[in-house]
Order: sequence, then C-alpha cells, then structure tokens
Amino acid sequence: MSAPLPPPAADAGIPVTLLTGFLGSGKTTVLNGLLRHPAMGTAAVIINEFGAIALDHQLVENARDDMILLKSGCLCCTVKGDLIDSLRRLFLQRVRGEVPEFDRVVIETTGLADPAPIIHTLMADPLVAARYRLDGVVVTVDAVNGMATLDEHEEAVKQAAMADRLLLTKTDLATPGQQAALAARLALLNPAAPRVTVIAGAIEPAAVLGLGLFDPNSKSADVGRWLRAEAYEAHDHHDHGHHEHHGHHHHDVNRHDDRVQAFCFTIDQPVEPFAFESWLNVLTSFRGPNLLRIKGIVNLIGHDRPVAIHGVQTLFHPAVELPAWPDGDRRSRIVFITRDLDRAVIAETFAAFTGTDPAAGGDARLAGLSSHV
Ligand SMILES: Nc1nc2c(ncn2[C@@H]2O[C@H](COP(=O)(O)OP(=O)(O)OP(=O)(O)O)[C@@H](O)[C@H]2O)c(=O)[nH]1
Repeated sequence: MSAPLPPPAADAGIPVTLLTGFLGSGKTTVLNGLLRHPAMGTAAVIINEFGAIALDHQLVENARDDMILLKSGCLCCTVKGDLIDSLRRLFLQRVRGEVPEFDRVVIETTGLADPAPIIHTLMADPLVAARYRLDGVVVTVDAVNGMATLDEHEEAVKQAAMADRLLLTKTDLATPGQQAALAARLALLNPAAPRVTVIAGAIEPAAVLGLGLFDPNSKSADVGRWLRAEAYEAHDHHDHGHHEHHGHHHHDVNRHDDRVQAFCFTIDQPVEPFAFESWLNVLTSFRGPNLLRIKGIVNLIGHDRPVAIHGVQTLFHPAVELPAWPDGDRRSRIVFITRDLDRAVIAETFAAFTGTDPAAGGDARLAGLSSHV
C-alpha cells in the first residue's frame, strides 16, 4: 500500500449487481420488475442456478442454448457451472460483437448462495477483476417469512448482513407488527443498508443500481453513500448479543444473528502505510473466512488524499486513492461485517500494528456528505 496507487477508477469495469435473498424471497419477481424498465435494456443478466429460466415468458424474445435475448434488450444467460467462465465469455463475446454491448450485469444467485465467495470471485480472477467491478449486493427479504428464515438459516443471516441494500418483499401480505419486527432485526444485523419496500417487483432501477464507491452520474467518489459510517453510530454492534433489550427476540433464536457483527472503526491519527498493510495482511491471512466485508477510507501518512479499501474474506480490491477528502474530516473510517470475530480482536490487532486505538462508531458528519444518502 505504500507503493504508488492507481488513479481513481471511476470507469474501471462493468458494474455488477449481485441480487440474492433466501429461497422464495422474491428475487426473480424483483428481477422481472427491473427488466421492465427501459433503462435496463443494456444490462446482461446471469442467473446462477440450474433449471429453466424463471423470467416471465413474455419478456423472452429468442432462445439460444444458454443465452437468450429479452424483449427489453437485455441479454440473459443461466450459469450451470462456473461464474468466472460465464463472465469471461460474456466479455469476450461483447468485444467481438457477438452479443449486445451490455453496460452492466445483474447476477441472480440461488437462494442458498453465500454472497462472500461470489464477491471473492469477482475480485480474485484477474480477467474478471479487470473487466468488472462490484456495484452492490442487493438482498430480498420476505416480510412474511423473513423472521423465521433468519432464525433457521444462517445463509439468510449472512445474505442480509452483507447487503448494500435490503429489499423487503411481500409487505402486502405482512402485518404491520411483522414488518416492524423484521425491520428492527435487520437494522441490528445491518445498520448501514437502507431498506426499500418492494411489492410484487415494483421497483425503480435507481433503488438498486449505482451503489458502488463511484457515482455513475457524477463519476466522482461518493464516500458518504458508499460507507454509511454514520449508520453505526446509533448502535455499534460489539454488544450485538444482548438482544433482550430489543423486545422482539427471545431465547436462542438469534444464534445466527449473534455470530454476525457489524461495526465501524474511527481512527483520529493518520496511519503508517506499512503498518496498515501489515495489519490487513495478518488479519486476512488468519481470519479471512470470518471477514464478510470490509469497506473504508483511510488517512495514510504520506498520502494527501484518502485511500479507499474494500475487501471480502482474504481478498482486497487494489486500494484506490480518491481525488480528495470529502470534507474537513480526515479521520480514517473502516466498516466491518464479520462472523465469529469480535470487534475487540480486530481492535487489538489494529492497535498492535499501528499503535493507535480505534474508536467505536461512525461519524454523523459523514451523513451530510452526499445528497444520495
Ligand atoms: N404477494 C406478493 N407475492 C410476492 C411478492 N414478491 C414475490 N411474490 C411471490 O412469491 C413467490 C416467490 O417469488 P420469486 O420471485 O420466485 O422468489 P425467488 O426468490 O426468485 O425464488 P427462488 O428462485 O425459488 O429462490 C412467487 O409466487 C411470487 O409471485 C410480493 O411483493 N407480494
């Protein structure tokens, strides 16, 4: 990280949206709703599951083997094997003019998918990482069955915890009490992800696209919207296990939730780059599988501008130096979503490497940085 940093990569790669959510939670309904918008006509859709394509038949224009062109103009393929192969192949076919020139990709995963290895894949394969970038993780949660699903299935908890945006589906069937309980639980599990209500797939593309660090319209970094560090201020999650304060939980039904934690470090002093990099290396080498997501902006000694970091598990995107600090606040802010890994452990290792104790919580001032928040 002390090496020269690449320039801000506003246009680097085709944005990829990961649409996930538990079995039957409404992913395909949301996808169908999205594809009805003309703005989605230049998207490619990858459905990462076996079996028939679950999109509305009216939307399907002509079918080839594993790839179809939808009436909306979108290209759609089902992936039976390797996601990497599909992304590589799609890109090569686009370059050769064999498929329409798509400018974004939406991947609908199976309901049981763990998003972490999929994001890992996007970052790990050199060709894929050079051509595509993660725009955002969008997760459907069923307002009727969501609570029971979160109780029973750890995959669902992980999905919700890793979301950049949560879509609450089937609210037309849920009681206000069910909706409130689910919203409260999701706010604990994932304080930063805005929750959007979607009934029968009625959704604007803007609600789920453009969630990455770089604003697709202004081409500039939108740190406030991306990091949402301020969201952790209200209830920092290192006391995540103490749910009895929140009324709607009881006995051990939250065992999955308790394994997942979301918290934010705020570091006042600029950090020594080598120490920071060493800390990240050690953390990812030893606890990679427990690191679901890390995002942050860091003030490194010797760098006038902030450095953005983004990683999952053992892997980090190349650090990107942003054009400027978003405001007068030059503190480093790093958001963590972990599983079976306490805040204290990360704080201790950070202190050991950098000589600085991170403070808890985000920063309310970040909230004012962006009109998109
Ligand atoms: N009433 C109501 N039904 C919905 C809503 N969203 C989805 N559904 C229904 O819920 C069922 C499951 O929706 P899908 O979109 O197939 O869910 P999925 O997550 O793609 O399902 P899998 O691919 O099987 O995991 C379907 O019968 C949908 O019509 C909603 O907002 N309201």
